[in-house]
Order: sequence, then C-alpha cells, then structure tokens
Amino acid sequence: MSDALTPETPHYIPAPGTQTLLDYADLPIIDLTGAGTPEGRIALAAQARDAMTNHGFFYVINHGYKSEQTKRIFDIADVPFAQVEDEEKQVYAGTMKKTGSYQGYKLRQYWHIDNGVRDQLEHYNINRDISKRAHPPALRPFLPEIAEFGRHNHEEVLHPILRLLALGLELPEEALVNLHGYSAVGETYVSSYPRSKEEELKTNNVWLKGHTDFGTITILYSQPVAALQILAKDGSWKWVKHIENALVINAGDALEFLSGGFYRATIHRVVQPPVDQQNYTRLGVFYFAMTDDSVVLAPLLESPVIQRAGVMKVFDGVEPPTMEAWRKGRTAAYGQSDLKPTRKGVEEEVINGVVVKHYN
Ligand SMILES: O=C(O)CCC(=O)C(=O)O
Ligand SMILES: [Fe+2]
Repeated sequence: MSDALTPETPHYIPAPGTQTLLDYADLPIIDLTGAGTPEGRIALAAQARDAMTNHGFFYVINHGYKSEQTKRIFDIADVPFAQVEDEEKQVYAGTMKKTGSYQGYKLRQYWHIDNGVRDQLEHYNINRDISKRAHPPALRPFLPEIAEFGRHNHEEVLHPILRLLALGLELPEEALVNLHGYSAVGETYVSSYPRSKEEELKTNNVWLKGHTDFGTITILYSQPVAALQILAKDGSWKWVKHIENALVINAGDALEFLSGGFYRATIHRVVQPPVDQQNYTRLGVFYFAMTDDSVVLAPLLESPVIQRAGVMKVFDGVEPPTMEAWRKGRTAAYGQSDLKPTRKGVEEEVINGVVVKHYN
C-alpha cells in the first residue's frame, strides 16, 4: 500500500539469523510499558541503573513502534545506499573534518582501522532537524517519515530512558530530559559491506575498533547480522544478540561525564559476522542522542548517588568541555588522527585535554 504520506519503496529483506553458536552478552531487557506510572518508573529505574552500571548496555522493548513500523524504517534506511549512485553520494558527503559534524554521507574508506586498512562502512546521517541540509532526491519523499522517526526516538524513547536514569541518580525526573531539548541531535543510518580476506587478516577481522560513543545515549534498532560486540567487565568481548523489534541502548561519553562515571560509556566494536552471515549486507539504524550543544559536561554534583559514589577523575586539570566542543573534537578526529599505541591493544588520542582510548 502506498499514498502521499507513505510513498512506495522496495522492501529491505534482512539477512536470516545466524545458526552459529556465539558467546552472547547477557543483557537485561527493560519493558517500557511500565514507564507510564510513577511506581512503574521507580521499578524500571532500578533495573536501568543496574544494567548501566553492570553492563553499560540494555535492551528496550515495547518502545511504541510495532514491528511493521520498524520494518518500514529499515526500508527507508536502505534508500540512501541502494538507490543513490556512488557519484551522487559524493555530492552529499559530510564534511566531518571541517565542521565536526557527521551530517551527510560518511563514505566508505574514510576511517583508518589498522595496518593501512580503511573501513567499509557507509553511513548516511541526518540531523533531527531534517531541513539543516539537502538530501539526495531519492530520499526526499521519505523526509516527513524520517522527521517523525526522529521525534519518536527523542520524545518516546530517549526521554523515558533519561527519566529512568535521572531517578537512578536520585535526581528530579526531568533533570536529564531538560538537558536534551529538541536540538543538536543526530541520527544515523549505517550500512556495511563485506571486505577482502586480506583486509580481514590485517585488521584481525575488526571492522570498527573498540570505542565509546561520544553522546549521551545511543539507540540502536536491533538487526539480525551479528557483528556488534561489547567489552565485558572480565575483559572478554561478548556478542550482542538480535531481538526482533528491540532497541539496544548504551551510554556514551557525555552521560559518563554528567554522571561522574556512574553510568559508564561501555566500549564496543564491530567485527566480521559469523560465516553463515558473511555474504549479507548489514543495515543498521541508529539514533545518536546528545545534550544541547551548550551543556557543560561536568558531573551533576547535586545527585546524592554521585556524591556517595565519588566522581571519576576524567578532567584532571582541564575544564570539562561543552557538548559542542566534545562532539566536534571527536567527530573531526575519529579515524583520521595518528593514534599513539600504549599497552597492547590500546591506542590513545587526546581530545579537549581528555584521553580517548581505542581498543583492538
Ligand atoms: O554497527 C553497529 O552495530 C554499531 C556501530 C557503532 O558502534 C557506531 O557506529 O558507533
Ligand atoms: Fe558505537
């Protein structure tokens, strides 16, 4: 069915689930149905706090999009990759180094991964305010749906999660929501491609090195191709399992800074999928949330929880950056700067006076 509001587009057919036995992370599932009442929120806040402090990742279910709506978003997410020619993609390429903003295409091979091998990930990033930049003609009919998707993520997913996380810090429910007005928010579609055997060898099968996200909360729409791994407390990498129509939520640097290290920005990476999924394209849909640009990412010391837990020392001798400075610094440098190898498997770069680590 198609009309002016939902223009027709080919269905994106996701890869079948993997039959390979993988060492999965045992992540908690937060059912947002309960978030409608104060008692429900208190119970969920305890779950979210445990999840964030023990794993740094959790699933969200019953987030308001039915399976059919999520499928439609994947159909639309495929458009900037499947229906735009490579030449045209250049026209809409982002200017990360110059502007510190990811809007537009991040084309393949823009990032250096390891040993001279560059990435095979292609992104198309859209600000929540879809009018900030021109989009490829193929995508234009879908802009109203994309704008609504941004609003949904911001107000129906991000805000409810932030209320739980504020309660977990014993702060007023709206304390974190108030830092996330409807501005300065990015949204990303990601697609990735198979690479050569030689490239896999040179990078140890790593597609995207271990990293933390730089915003507050990342919302990832679960998809079937296994590749995402998180660094567990015991130092091992665990796979993130696909759950149909679930969201995978994690904290980024900005939330770690605001919570004085109480909510950790968990390190994660993307590796080659298991053998039975290696010939499929992996299409991801993300909403990367940040605070408003002007927010200073200093610990919220009015939180009794932060007072009791103590503040992690990330800003030794430097002023905490604003969200804008942190976002621009991380965006401009990522995959471009010379990383300094330190102990085995960890490389470092300094952004706004803060050491950012990259894990192999
Ligand atoms: O592709 C994924 O599953 C995760 C990608 C990711 O971590 C990122 O883009 O920051
Ligand atoms: Fe990430």
